[in-house]
Amino acid sequence: MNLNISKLSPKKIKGNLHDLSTTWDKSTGAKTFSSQQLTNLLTNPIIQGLFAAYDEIVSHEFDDTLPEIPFELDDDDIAVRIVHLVKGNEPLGATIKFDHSTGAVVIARIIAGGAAERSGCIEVGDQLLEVNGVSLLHKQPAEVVQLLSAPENETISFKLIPAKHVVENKPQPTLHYVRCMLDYSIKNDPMHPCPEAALDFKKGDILEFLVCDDPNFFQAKRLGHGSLCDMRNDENESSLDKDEETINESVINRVGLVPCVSFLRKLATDMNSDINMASSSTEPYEAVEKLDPSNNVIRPIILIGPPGVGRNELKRRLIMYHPKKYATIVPHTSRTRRPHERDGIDYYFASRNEMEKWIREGRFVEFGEYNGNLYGTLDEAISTVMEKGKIPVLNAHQLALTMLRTTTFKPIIIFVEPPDLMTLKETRVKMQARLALSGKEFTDADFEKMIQQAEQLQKCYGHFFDDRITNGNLDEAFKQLLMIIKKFESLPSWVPKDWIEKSVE
Ligand SMILES: Nc1ncnc2c1ncn2[C@@H]1O[C@H](COP(=O)(O)OP(=O)(O)OP(=O)(O)O)[C@@H](O)[C@H]1O
Repeated sequence: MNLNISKLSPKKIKGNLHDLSTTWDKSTGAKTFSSQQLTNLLTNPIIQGLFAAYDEIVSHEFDDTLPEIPFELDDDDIAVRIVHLVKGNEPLGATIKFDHSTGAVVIARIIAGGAAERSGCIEVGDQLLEVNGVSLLHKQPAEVVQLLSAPENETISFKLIPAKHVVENKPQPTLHYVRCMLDYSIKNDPMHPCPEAALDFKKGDILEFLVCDDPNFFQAKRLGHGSLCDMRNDENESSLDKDEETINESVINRVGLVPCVSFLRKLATDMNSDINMASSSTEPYEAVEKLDPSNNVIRPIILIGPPGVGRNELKRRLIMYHPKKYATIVPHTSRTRRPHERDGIDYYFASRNEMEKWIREGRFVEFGEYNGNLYGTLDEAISTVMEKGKIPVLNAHQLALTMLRTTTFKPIIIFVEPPDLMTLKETRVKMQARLALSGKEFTDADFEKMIQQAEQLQKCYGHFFDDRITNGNLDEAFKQLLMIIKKFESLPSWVPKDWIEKSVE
């Protein structure tokens, strides 16, 4: 029975409640109110007001009111479907293509999670005949796009011929999550079929591939930037994302179309420098998975940066901060041992012949010659530290990254970059007396070169950087380093997929 109780007199309510109260099962021990208490409660002006509001609201119809179907259906229009879509302010979430031989406008793609997909009424291959009562016959592509994207189109009506062949068993993406190894912007891509639906990305971004049933363009969602993205709460926000001003946060989690591998390669070749492949051997997408820190994998920390930026200083501080946890790598040298030097502590001393053989065997992650003597870091020297349960800290040359970024080492690569020129000068000038003593006094030209080299490193190796530190104030930079390491120790991080597979075997 529905009663409009706001219109009942207290006496009538009491009468109704009295009937109700007699049906209550008092044997359950449930707390009951007396009729008098309930009457007092329900005749309270505030409760009365609430009931009045409720009665007012339920007396209205709030269903979406879509416009009447404006089309006259012909008898032979049996296969035609009329679709009304309430899309609000969001885009339609579908792309169209033109069949130039027939002039047909066909739904080319449905964007995952968009208004069109959620409606369940539009499918890939549907042929559009009319939009909002306007026939698409002889319409130019630009005119159709305008009709579809008109801002006032909060609801949109289609007359369409449904696709005859619904594609079954769509191929699943072989790469589910990827790290982007290059920068991609729709501005530099003249071949994109639907620029409005394109998704720009930067090297180091993590994408989730959602739909890969098109040979040339995948639907992808951008999860964020850097190896810790999508894993953190606000407190744990990565320094990489904070500093990445060029990234528009609004595109995070937006689904868009990105070129497939072969298309990107072609684009890189055609456009030469605009779409910059890091090197011809680099794949544009690297398959990644989450590495759980609870696996307690020892991951060497590699500091990359332009010479003089402060990698040695940060490494020294880190090892001093926790010498039982972190260790440097003892290098090999062919020079003769000096009296105070201890083999295996200051250097591993080896003959030139031996070292040349190891170089040929590719066992050095980096090596060089100075004053006629060979110096180098043997991969085994890193493994030796890891076997002792310590975390190796290296300030390696960027060229060593290909040898180091392997499933054997699973390193955390941190880019140490200089601050802006003014801060760089200010911070180093304060230390100039000490720098003069160590023979590392900087000139203005050195500062400018350091910034240029950092930009170059970012351009060529940015896709390998898991996180970054700006070394302006040294104490602050060291705090950043500790914070980054803590995050990698406590949160899952994106690593190349084969690192996970091999570690499970
Ligand atoms: N933030 C800083 N403020 C002031 N001085 C700094 C800062 N960071 C490093 N330095 C000083 O700059 C000098 C060069 O630093 P460091 O040797 O660590 O650089 P590097 O990146 O290891 O380069 P290289 O490989 O050429 O030695 C050192 O004397 C160091 O103490």
